[in-house]
Amino acid sequence: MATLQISRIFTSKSSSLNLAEFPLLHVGVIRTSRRNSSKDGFSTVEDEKGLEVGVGKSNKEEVGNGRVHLNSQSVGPENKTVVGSSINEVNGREEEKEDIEGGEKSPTRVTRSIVFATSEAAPYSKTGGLGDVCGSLPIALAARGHRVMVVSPRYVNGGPLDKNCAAAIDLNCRIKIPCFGGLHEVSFFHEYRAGVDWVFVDHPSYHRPGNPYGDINGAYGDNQFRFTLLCHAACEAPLVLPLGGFTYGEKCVFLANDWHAGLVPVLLAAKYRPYGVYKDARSILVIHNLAHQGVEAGITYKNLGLPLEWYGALGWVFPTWARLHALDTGEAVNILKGAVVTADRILTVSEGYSWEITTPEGGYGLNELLFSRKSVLNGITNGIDADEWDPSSDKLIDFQYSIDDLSGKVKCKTALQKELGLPVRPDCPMIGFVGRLDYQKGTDLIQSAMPDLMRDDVQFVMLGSGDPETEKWMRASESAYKEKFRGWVGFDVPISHKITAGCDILLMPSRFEPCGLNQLYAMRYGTVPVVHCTGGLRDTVENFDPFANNGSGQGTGWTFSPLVKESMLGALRYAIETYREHKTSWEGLMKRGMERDYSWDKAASQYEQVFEWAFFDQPYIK
Ligand SMILES: Nc1ncnc2c1ncn2[C@@H]1O[C@H](COP(=O)(O)OP(=O)(O)O[C@H]2O[C@H](CO)[C@@H](O)[C@H](O)[C@H]2O)[C@@H](O)[C@H]1O
Repeated sequence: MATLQISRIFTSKSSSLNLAEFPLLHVGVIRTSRRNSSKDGFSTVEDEKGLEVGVGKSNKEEVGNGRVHLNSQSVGPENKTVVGSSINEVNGREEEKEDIEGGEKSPTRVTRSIVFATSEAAPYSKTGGLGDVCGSLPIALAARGHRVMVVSPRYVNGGPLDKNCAAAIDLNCRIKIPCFGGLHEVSFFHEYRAGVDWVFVDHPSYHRPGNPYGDINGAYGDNQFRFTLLCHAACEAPLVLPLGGFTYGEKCVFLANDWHAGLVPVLLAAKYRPYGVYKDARSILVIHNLAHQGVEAGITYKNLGLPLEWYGALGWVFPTWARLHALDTGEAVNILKGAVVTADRILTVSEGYSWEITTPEGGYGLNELLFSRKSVLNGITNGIDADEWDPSSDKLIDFQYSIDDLSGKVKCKTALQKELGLPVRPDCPMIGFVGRLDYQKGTDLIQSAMPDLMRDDVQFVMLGSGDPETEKWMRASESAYKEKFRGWVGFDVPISHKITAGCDILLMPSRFEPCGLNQLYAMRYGTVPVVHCTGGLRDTVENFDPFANNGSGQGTGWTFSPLVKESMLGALRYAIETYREHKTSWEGLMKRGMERDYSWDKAASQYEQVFEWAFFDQPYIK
């Protein structure tokens, strides 16, 4: 029954939706104001009794006379048809039309409606790289002319990030989501910033102390519920939210990030397209980390708000050795698997990782399925927020510096030594680590190598939180190596900037690394990375060769393999010796790293190519 309630809305897609027809879905409704009545370019909520939400028949691609451009024909709130107002106009930008006729062939750019579904987006929420990516890539895509919405939960946890969400306004649009044996009401908050519609799904289950996924007692037991709500809400948002006076409409491309958003492609395939909705949409699964797949007991399938006959898409049977007891049938639902088998395309955050996940070593059980979808699987290396991470303007570090004047870097180092209570020694090689204390990040290798490393004349600073045993070890190591080691337990962005700027070497012995951002930040700050040769680390760190280029050197750091203590220590020793004995080579390493292009714009243009391929093909599941 619950399924039917949503399906009613899908069948009436031809004109404006009268929300009064769907009382169970929409408790509060919005009366939208037309764009020219809204200063900011987004809707203002006038009361709770207005009845209609304009449904933009937007983003029709018109191809004729060699011109490709977008037109939006929208039915406004007063049922007046607004013709010729392009989506870009809605966002307050000029529509881009590029002539591909005759003469020199100029690139044709098609602007799209893009919907990110994600469990975190900086600066509103961040526990790691996913937050960084979903906070920056949308802005880069919007800057290239696309209409971009990011849908993430509205976390309220009493932490410092809460204030970042304060500017978001309640759209007074409530929908009821049929899942987990009932109808669960969520509402939407919205902020228009940096050209992007930041949409926050509000529900009491997002309001609790801790981070987005858990607290000191571990992961929340209701994460499947919390992220099921997110996915349903993300699918509804383009249909029901008249942002800037116009909904995004059905012709959009969904970027479902990691398992938390993995139900989005499944819902499009199983719940919307059978009713004729989202036939023109495309879904792209973006894998930031395959190790987390959203696996729960098979019996929970019925909670997800999906038709029963779609069980097979998510169904997952653990091998016998992985079962807990003799009666355990190993039956589970795996949300990421569901996304892999229903998404129109799949992306990973580096090219190397897109290959690794098709191998038994890197595939976490999904390698064969991923291999079977190889023709639509690509990797695009992440960019970085070049404004936030710029040593020449970074306010979080004590001294600014640039490739032309590196003098501030050593000052950052001494300031960091002072702050950490380490001996202030500008010429002592300082090694840093920043990251989640997790098996993925290879912190066990750091632990096992520390006694050897501490015999050398170096300093080591480690920032991270996560595994309690590693946190304990960091505290103990501080006492054991008072003059050389500091462990900063916690999640602290200003300190991460100070470490990135102040250290000479950044160590990343990750077991696997889909992309990795810290090595990119490090290189931009002239801090030389020493990394395990895997995934995105292999793609982004070029091994140092002192003899290349007629002896002037080549490369930006050291990559080591295999992942054992000895090879890590070997690479570190090369780095330390180069720092001490070969100052010119070291400066070359720093500068080559600093001058690389890490901008999101490059990655954004590659995303555009993937969108083009996605729309070129028919939907994978019609
Ligand atoms: N204690 C702490 N204090 C302050 N800041 C901290 C911190 N611990 C981590 N961070 C920050 O969190 C981010 C971590 O990014 P990563 O890409 O290294 O890892 P993560 O594994 O979370 O992301 C996953 O997704 C990203 C994005 O796609 C991939 O790059 C990556 O390989 C994949 O594992 C960085 O901005 C880092 O500075």
